[in-house]
Amino acid sequence: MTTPSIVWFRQDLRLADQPALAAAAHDGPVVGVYVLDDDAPGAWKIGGAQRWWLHHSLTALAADLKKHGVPLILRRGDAVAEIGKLAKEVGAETVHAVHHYEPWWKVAEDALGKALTLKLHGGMLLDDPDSIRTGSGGRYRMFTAFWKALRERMPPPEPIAAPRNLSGPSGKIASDDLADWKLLPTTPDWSPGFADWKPGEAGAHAALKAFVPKVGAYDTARNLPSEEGTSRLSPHLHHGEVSPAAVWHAVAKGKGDTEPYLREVGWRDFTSNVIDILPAYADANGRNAYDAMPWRTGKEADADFKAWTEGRTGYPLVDAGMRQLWTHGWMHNRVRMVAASFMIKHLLLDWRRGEAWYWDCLIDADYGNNSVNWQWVAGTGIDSNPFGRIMAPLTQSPKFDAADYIRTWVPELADLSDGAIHDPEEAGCRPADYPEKIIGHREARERALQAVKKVTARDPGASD
Ligand SMILES: Cc1cc2nc3c(=O)[nH]c(=O)nc-3n(C[C@H](O)[C@H](O)[C@H](O)COP(=O)(O)OP(=O)(O)OC[C@H]3O[C@@H](n4cnc5c(N)ncnc54)[C@H](O)[C@@H]3O)c2cc1C
Repeated sequence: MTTPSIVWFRQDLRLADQPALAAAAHDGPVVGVYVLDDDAPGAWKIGGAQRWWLHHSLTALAADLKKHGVPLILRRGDAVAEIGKLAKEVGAETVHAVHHYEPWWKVAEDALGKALTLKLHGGMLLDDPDSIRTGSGGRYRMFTAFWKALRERMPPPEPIAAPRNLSGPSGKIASDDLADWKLLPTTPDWSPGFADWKPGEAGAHAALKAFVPKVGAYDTARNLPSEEGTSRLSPHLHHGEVSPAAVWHAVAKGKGDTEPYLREVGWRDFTSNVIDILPAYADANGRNAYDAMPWRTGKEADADFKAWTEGRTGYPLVDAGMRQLWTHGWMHNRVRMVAASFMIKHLLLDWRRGEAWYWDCLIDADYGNNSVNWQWVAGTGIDSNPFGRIMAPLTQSPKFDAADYIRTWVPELADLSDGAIHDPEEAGCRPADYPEKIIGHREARERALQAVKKVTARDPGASD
């Protein structure tokens, strides 16, 4: 009898265009495994909102695999040790997995490859970033040049359908019960606002299908938080419920200019490229000079941070974003930038504090995407927006027509006119239950520009 091979699922929770599953199915019977490893990632273990998503996504994947007689075995602990044990139990010698770029996964892949035959496959990105090289053979550090090189290698291969020849081994294999992992919040249950999301492969394809007719309008609509102009595919892409190649090919068939959207999907590849060359990017400034930045600390700073997390800064667009994040597990990209910039530059708080908060609250929290974008906004990154360019939330709000967005997420302001809602304090109609501005814009801007002088004293170009 053919021995089974193991498919190690991580952020690739799908059947279609899943090269590891396809290769294993070709070899014979398949055992799927997901290991919840909360130690290896250290501070970057899966956050609260994402645990909710993971519960539902694993439920969907297990049901889909079961239709083909393939079990999804759940284990908790050190991934390498658990997969080693499972291989012994089922007599498997080969493990198939999609290659991932998070530093803890690269360590685990190396260790597993020494213990068993580990066959790594692509499928998480459009292309392997290690193969995208500059003329002199180095790795790209700037998005624009990286994208140009990646774009020339596109389109990616056509996505492959779910394998038809899937089968599982006979006999029962021990597995944890998903409910015992307690991934869903109970006391309190803060997830009712997540009800619109449909985790799982079917949900991912439904979201993709709904977005394709809108892709031609994406370039303008993506900046308007009051509209549903973006694809909302980020949690599906992060969990690998749809492959980026499948997204590419579906979207490329849309009407109008599809390029701005494809370019955004290319950002995922770039952020994996960055964490591949700088694995500590979520914790360490991309520009060392920022180690000298005098971020605020202490009681007042902590109180300001808390007000920011709760959406009580007195800046309506920032508050709307932070409340959307808490309630819905997701925030519009334009508002993610404004809210992050506000925390870093207006409140002068270390970008890593905000990064950790987003990590816990986002259903799409992603090591590469989160760290690269936080460092981009902070100006501390290898490719980033200069620190001195300070976003003005009170200007961004009317510019991107955010009135209805604010009405949705900050009900205290729902009755204000379009003219007043972006800055009720200035318009003289701030409701009593809505906070005063935590700091004035000019004062905050001055403070931030003074603070960065400590950095530019060390490295004059650090804020350019
Ligand atoms: C401070 C900050 C933190 C962020 N943290 C995350 C995160 O943890 N996880 C995450 O997936 N995205 C993150 N983003 C990027 C971006 O905000 C989201 O990917 C996007 O809002 C998701 O919505 P969407 O699927 O509708 O995007 P769309 O506009 O429809 O874009 C399509 C896809 O392209 C990718 N993408 C788009 N913009 C970016 C970008 N700037 N960087 C990387 N990939 C991008 C995403 O996979 C997205 O699903 C962050 C942005 C900022 C400014």
